[in-house]
Formats: sequence, C-alpha cells, structure tokens
Amino acid sequence: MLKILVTDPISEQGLQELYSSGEFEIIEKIGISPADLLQTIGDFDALLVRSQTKVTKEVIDAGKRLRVIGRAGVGVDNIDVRAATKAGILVINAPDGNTITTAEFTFSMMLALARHIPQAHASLHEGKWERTRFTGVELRGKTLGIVGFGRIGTEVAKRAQAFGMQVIAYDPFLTSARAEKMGVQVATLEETIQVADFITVHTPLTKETRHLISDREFSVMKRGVKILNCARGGIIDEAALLRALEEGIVAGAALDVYEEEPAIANPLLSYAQVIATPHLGASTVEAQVNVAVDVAGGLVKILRGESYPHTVNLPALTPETRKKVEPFVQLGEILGSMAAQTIRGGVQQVQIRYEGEPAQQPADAMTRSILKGVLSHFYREEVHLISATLIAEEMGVEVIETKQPRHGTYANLIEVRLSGDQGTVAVAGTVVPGHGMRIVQIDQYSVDIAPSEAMVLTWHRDQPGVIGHVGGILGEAGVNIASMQVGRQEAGGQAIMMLGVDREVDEAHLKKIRDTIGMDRVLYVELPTS
Ligand SMILES: NC(=O)c1ccc[n+]([C@@H]2O[C@H](COP(=O)([O-])OP(=O)(O)OC[C@H]3O[C@@H](n4cnc5c(N)ncnc54)[C@H](O)[C@@H]3O)[C@@H](O)[C@H]2O)c1
Ligand SMILES: O=C(O)CC[C@@H](O)C(=O)O
Repeated sequence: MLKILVTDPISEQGLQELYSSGEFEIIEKIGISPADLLQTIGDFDALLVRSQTKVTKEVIDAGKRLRVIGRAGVGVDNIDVRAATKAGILVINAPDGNTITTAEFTFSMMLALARHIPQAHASLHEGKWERTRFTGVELRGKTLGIVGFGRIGTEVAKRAQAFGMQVIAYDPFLTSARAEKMGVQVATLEETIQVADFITVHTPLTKETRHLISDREFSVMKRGVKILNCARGGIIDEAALLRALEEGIVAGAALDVYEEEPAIANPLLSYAQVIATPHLGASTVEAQVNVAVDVAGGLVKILRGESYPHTVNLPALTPETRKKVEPFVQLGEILGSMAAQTIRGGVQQVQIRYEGEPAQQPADAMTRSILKGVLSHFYREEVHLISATLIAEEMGVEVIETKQPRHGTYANLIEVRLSGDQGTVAVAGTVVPGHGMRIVQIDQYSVDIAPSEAMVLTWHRDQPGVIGHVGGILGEAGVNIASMQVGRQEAGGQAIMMLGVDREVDEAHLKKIRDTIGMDRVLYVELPTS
C-alpha cells in the first residue's frame, strides 16, 4: 500500500479525501523535527505539508520512495523545488483556495491601519481611555495603490471600490482593457506610489520584486502614506521602511510577512505605527479547508497516475522525444529569457516561430521552455516546464506558435517575439551540430554569438571608439570579455553589441557604459545556460 506522510496541520476535510479513498496508509506526524523527518521520509511515497515543514534537499535526498509532495497553499518557498525536480519528484500546490481569505485579511489590516485599532485595543487593555490619540481617517475618497494585480490584488481592488476608494494599479501584465473593465486606473510603479494614500503589495517574491519598494520609492510617496505587505517578506525593503517611518514619510505600516520568519526580533515591531501579524493571511477555516481538499485530491490523483492541474515542476517527456527536442528546449529557454530581459514593460503576447528541424518535433516541451524563460522574469514563484503554459494562461498571455519548413540560412531556427504595452522584441537562435547554440538575431540586427551565462548588451550609434571604450570600462571593472559580436544595419547607423562576460558587471560600471557618447541603452542579462 502506498504511504502518505502528513507533517503540518491540515484541515480534517482534506485528510478525509485521503482516508476515504481507502487506497493509502496515512501517517500523521504533525510538527515532526527536521532530524526525525530525515529518519522517517524514506518509507513514504507522498508528503503533505503546509508552510511549517521545510522540505530541504536533504529531506528530498532521503526520500528514496518519494513520488509527490503536496503543499496545502500557494507558495512553495518551504520546498526545494529544484531538488525535487532533479529527483523526479512532482510538487503540487493549491493556488486558488486562499485568495479571498488573503484579500479579506489585507482589507482588515487596511481598516485597522486607518483607525489604529490594534494600538487602541492595547491602550485600553493597559487601563487607559485615550479617545483623541487614536483619531483615524476614512477610506472613502482615498486612493489605494495596488502593486501586483493578480488573484489577490484583484480581490482587494473590488473591496476597496465598495468602500468608495479610487484604485490605481501597477502590474506588467495588467492590460488597459482589463483595468477599464475593473474600473481601475493602470499606471507605472512610480505613478502608482506617488498618488496613493494607501499602498498594498501583492506580487510574488522574485529577483525582480525583492526590495521593489525601497528608499527611492519611499522618497516619491506622499508624506503620511500608509503601506501594507500581506504577500511575501522582502518585497518591501524593511531597512528602507524603518528609515521612511523615522522620516515621517510613512505614517503607518501593516505587515503580515517578513524578510525573516519567524520575525520575533524584527526592529519594525518596536514602532507604534507598525501593526503586525505572524503570517496569518491564509489562516481561515474556509481557506484551510479549500487548500487541503484541493491538494489532498491532487495527491490521490497523482498516486493513481491521473493528472492534476496545479503541478509546480517536472517536464513530462518520453526519453525518445526528450533526446530529439532537448537541444531546442535548452535554446528556447535562453531565447525566452533574453527576450524577457530585453523588452521594455510587460508581455501580453508570445509569438514563437519554429523553422526546420524543431518544426518537425512536437512543440509542447519547447514552447513550455520558452515560456519558462519569459515568465521567470515576471511570475511570483519559480516557473517550471510543467506549469509554464498554465501560468501563461492565468496571466492572460497569448501564445502563438507557427511552424515552417526550412527555407532560410539555418537548418533549424527558433524565433521568439514578445509584444507588450511598451513595444516588441524578437530574438532568434539556432543549434549548430558540434558547435552548440548561437543567437543569430535581435530585432533587426543579424548577429552570431554563443549565449553565455552573463552578457552585456548595448544599443548605440556605430562610430569609432565605442567598442574600445566599453572594453576599457569592463577592464577597469575587472570583468573579462569572453566573446563579442556587433550587429549593424549600415555604417554610422544604429548598432547592437553583445558581449559574453565572465562575471556580473556592477551597476556603477554599467552606468559608466551608459554615459558613453552615442550610447542609447545598456543591459546586463543573465541567461540560464547550465
Ligand atoms: N500572507 C499570506 O498568508 C499569503 C496567502 C496567500 C498568498 N500570499 C502571497 O500573495 C502574493 C500574491 O498571490 P496571488 O495568488 O495574488 O498571486 P498571482 O500570481 O495571482 O498574482 C501576482 C501578480 O504579481 C504580478 N507581478 C509579478 N511581477 C511583478 C512586478 N515586478 N511588479 C508588479 N507586479 C508584478 C504578476 O503579474 C501577477 O499578476 C504571493 O506572493 C503569494 O505568495 C500570501
Ligand atoms: O498559512 C500558510 O500555510 C501560508 C499560506 C500562504 O503564504 C501561501 O503561500 O499560500
């Protein structure tokens, strides 16, 4: 009989899904210590957790029989998904079940912030009757700035509108049409935070969103702004928030999540204007039932060999297909990543053209890989092959694939063209047998360069001295140039330079390159080459 281990408190209804199937042996070891988990996990086929259990690489390595890990909730930050994927263990979650609960929680925090309810409560418990000290503000007529307009951000907006607030939102995937339908003003991050009386963040925590709200952002906010984070610790830079509170820019902050949890010794907790809860956003009876029922049902399906939509990892390729498409799967992710880092603004459409050899293969794995490369720069969690298509659908990103027999210079070619609110970008590449991958086109420029993990891209006017000057700056930064390619349409016209470099280039030296005469744009990009 297959064995399922449950290590976090999971709602009774969720567990019932498992017990009632009668097909599995279920062992509940709630609050198991990390050492005991390592000892125990080897006997189990499935593990069901919430957010307390840390499913580390060591746990995954010790789980010799493990086939699936179920997370009752959205975030899988407590699971080493990469290690699970590598080990062929499927990770599943339940992203829909706690949306309303978390939106309601955010709104409770906003009301508490506006009316100083936690502070007044504490004061009365101390035997004080302080009526004037806790004069608040109405929400009606105030502007709410929402950063991240996904599932939870959208539900927060609906509630704010019911309270007579104006809503302004920033999300690279929010189209004007959707915003108009919702009665929400769509804006840039800067516009959003400049005009808002209350600001709430609802993005994932990614490389792009870590410290999305920091000193520069606080400096443009209205004096007396109130700010909330019920998403993930680290989206708001906590040190910068401390400074903004000290300077009186921020009049109040409501936090449910922290850069380090448990946040017992967090210095923000000593500020009277900060109201704080211990990561309770999803903690309602209803949400816990929803996520537990969803994920337990998912575990049953996966263990029966059926499909479940909320899989976080593991590409499903037969060995034969994998061998044929693997080089193009790798190339696709690199092209998607390069295009996503090059486009200005968000992405609403991904057009993929397969030419020659890849056009003869099933496109699914290659397309997923391209989407993984693109979406990894925008999505809240790590994007995996198996979840990439679903995430694109959820984000409203249109995906168009075309296939053509070989007709150009290359025996095989993949072109990825992204379109968004601020323009388009096209990147194409090929796999040369025996020589590996080459990037052969960026927008109108023909190039020929092997993608490398770290690259510097410049768009500049073609004139003597530019290449030498940039090389000099990189030399001064101690950055070795491994490869270089210049593309131009005509002498003296616009040109692109692509440099493969041996390590990251710091912001100060990138700025120096940007200040070079004739330079239009400079980007440092990292590509998933390994
Ligand atoms: N406090 C809690 O207990 C709790 C409970 C549930 C979810 N969460 C967290 O809330 C957050 C939102 O969850 P969700 O279900 O709404 O996710 P979602 O994926 O539906 O929405 C996230 C949105 O953020 C947007 N986004 C991504 N990068 C961005 C950027 N750089 N700038 C602006 N927007 C960006 C995405 O386009 C997307 O629309 C997640 O971090 C999730 O882990 C917390
Ligand atoms: O209460 C929990 O399990 C955390 C929930 C939340 O942060 C999530 O990501 O779903």
